[in-house]
Amino acid sequence: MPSPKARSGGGGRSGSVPAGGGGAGGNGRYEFMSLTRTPSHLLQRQGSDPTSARLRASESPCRRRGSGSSSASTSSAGGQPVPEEDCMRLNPSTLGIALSSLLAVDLWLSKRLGVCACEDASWGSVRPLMKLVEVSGHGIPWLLGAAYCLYKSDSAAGQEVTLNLLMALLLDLVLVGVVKALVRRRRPAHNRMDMFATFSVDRYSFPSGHATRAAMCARFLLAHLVLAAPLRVLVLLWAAFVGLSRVLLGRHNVTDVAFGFFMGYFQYNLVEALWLSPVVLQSMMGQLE
Ligand SMILES: CC(C)=CCC/C(C)=C/CC/C(C)=C/COP(=O)(O)O
Repeated sequence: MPSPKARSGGGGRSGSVPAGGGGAGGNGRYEFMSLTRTPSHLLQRQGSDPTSARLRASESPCRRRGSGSSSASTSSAGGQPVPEEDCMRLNPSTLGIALSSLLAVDLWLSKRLGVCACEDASWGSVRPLMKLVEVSGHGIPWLLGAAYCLYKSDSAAGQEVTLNLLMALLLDLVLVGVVKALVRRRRPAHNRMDMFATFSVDRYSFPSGHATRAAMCARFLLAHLVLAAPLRVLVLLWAAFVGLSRVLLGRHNVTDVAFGFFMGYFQYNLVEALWLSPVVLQSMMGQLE
């Protein structure tokens, strides 16, 4: 195949890449071809005039990539086969616009709701109360509380539940840490980083660890404690309030907390699946003695 470069007497270089597998042309030089435009000599070989060929070259990637595919089952207007699986794909720009819009609304709403982000903010006077709610959902009081209950528990059932709660809390810390390290979303700009006892990943905000813990622990308590109806409602209100306080304090965006609740809810399913039975616990105790 004659090189366009050779025919045009060695034209421009911009936007060109080596033609894959083409190797050297007849004159021993390598061919270069744009990834985004089909060279005119190739279009002419397809039996079209340059104008209609340019139009075909500017068709959607879905249509262009259909040519020559053995799995094609649909035909485009130009008679070229189109792979069906390509045409099922969502337009990435539509998804991108939807995500950017969601994030813009999230940032705007979170900033509006961050009314306790500092003492000078519009609800700054209730910041100490919100920080108390923050402590109630922190990992340390929960871990210490579960360990104390395990130590004090004198029934096998009590030990089983408290030990599994301890495992659940540790699992939550690990999973949240992994997601935070992967996503690396910065905390809102209006947040004051004055939380106590944090890990290095806690400089990231997605998902809210308080929200995952609140959702998971609420499900845990409702499933394993015999509570009167008002107390059950109180547990749910506490979990909701822990999540809300994260946004009011300016610690998180709304989506961090929403995803945190979602993740915590399903973390409990994982805890149930990994539940340590009395038999396992007895063998663990036996090994400790
Ligand atoms: C024994 C042990 C590993 C204790 C670690 C407890 C600890 C430092 C938990 C971190 C809790 C925390 C500050 C999470 C951040 O929550 P966000 O809601 O701000 O994501």
